[in-house]
Amino acid sequence: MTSPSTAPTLYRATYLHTPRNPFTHPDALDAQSDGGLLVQDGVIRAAGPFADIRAAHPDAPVTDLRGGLLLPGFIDTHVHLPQVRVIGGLGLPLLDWLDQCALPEEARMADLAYARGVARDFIGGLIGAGTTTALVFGSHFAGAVDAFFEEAGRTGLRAVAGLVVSDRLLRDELHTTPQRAYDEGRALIERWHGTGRALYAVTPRFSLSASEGILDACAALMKDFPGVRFTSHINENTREIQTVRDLFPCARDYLDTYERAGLVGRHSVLAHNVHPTDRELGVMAAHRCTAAHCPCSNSALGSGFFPLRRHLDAGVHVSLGSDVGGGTGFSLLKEGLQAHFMQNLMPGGVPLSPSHLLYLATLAGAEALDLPHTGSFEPGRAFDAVHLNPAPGTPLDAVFRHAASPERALAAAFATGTPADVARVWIGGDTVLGG
Ligand SMILES: O=c1[nH]c(=O)c2nc[nH]c2[nH]1
Ligand SMILES: [Zn+2]
Repeated sequence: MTSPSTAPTLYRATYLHTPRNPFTHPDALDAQSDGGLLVQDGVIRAAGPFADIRAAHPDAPVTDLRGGLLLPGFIDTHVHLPQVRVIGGLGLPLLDWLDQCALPEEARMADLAYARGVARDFIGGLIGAGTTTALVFGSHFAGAVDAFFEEAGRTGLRAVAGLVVSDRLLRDELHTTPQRAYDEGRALIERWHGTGRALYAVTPRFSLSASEGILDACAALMKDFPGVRFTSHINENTREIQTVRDLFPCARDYLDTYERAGLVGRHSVLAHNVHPTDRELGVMAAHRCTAAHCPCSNSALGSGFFPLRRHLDAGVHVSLGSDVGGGTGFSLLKEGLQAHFMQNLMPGGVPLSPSHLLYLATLAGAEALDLPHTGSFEPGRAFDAVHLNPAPGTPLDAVFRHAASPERALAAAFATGTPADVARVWIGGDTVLGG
């Protein structure tokens, strides 16, 4: 039985989206200075100049959003649930930061009441930044992952998340066994994968903390539950890479530790990849897996400059992640700006236009997660959107009011926009913030 249709709403706004990939298509940006989006039952039914949509739907009630910018909801493809309360541990390289900042906090997630509070802080941070879909590194504790999925379901967030599994070199209380990793993963998948907007991601923390047995347990889950996603870390920090080399003497490189277990595929998202070999890039492209680029984290932890040009030349798909709490906050506007800065500063960097940044923060994530109903304002997609409407008197408001074009306003949003400028957020047509 299908549920009865609700009345359509016509949103009138300056809107921008990238229905195509600007790295491969010259005219990827669609910008409407006076645009209309007709939304019914949470789905975009028509999009284009307001006058055209209005003429075709003269009776639809209009929600007037003029004065700001309407963008597709942001898609964060790498962010850690248990790290929201430790954002800002600046000045340490990865392995020291894990020991001193991240892992002590992650151990606190054993306490379910604590974990529930963290899930609320975390999801509030995501939605408050205009993020409508996130690939989330969950917790090492299954109860905390349950609490997260419950909270995500309550708020409406599109969450792809999983139990983080490790069996060495972290802290004892964060370690599991291959059998327990499989059993707890299976129970979580059966409970959450495909429930409402939730999807499951099999999530070994990184090869440094995973034996071959744990990676095999992850592969067994991927095989037994086709359609679940896979995520982990790769090639973030030179000391980490050397340690992985020592731990897996038979592996050709870091990627090979996942590849040998059968974990590299279309539904794999590997965070960072700051120091890849050409072989790794070739294999990632051949398997159509994604590198989640996390520029604020790479800067804060001193991990290095992401070789975007080499990824693009090799044909590797790239998306964007905040990597909270190694990263410095939830805003993908800030991540876009930092990506732009880093490509500007590095030899052979890729000049990133506002449409590249918008694509990386939206459609690229939808492609990475294989969620074709999200990521742009094309008719048929869900109405996941963020309305940026800066307070009067702020510099961003001044730019918006005087911008020569929507594209210039978009550039300013990346340059200076923050969660304070997020006025309203919709997921599947439901208002989840503001309104
Ligand atoms: O940036 C990172 N954050 C983490 O929590 C982590 N764990 C392994 N590797 C990691 N990298
Ligand atoms: Zn991470």
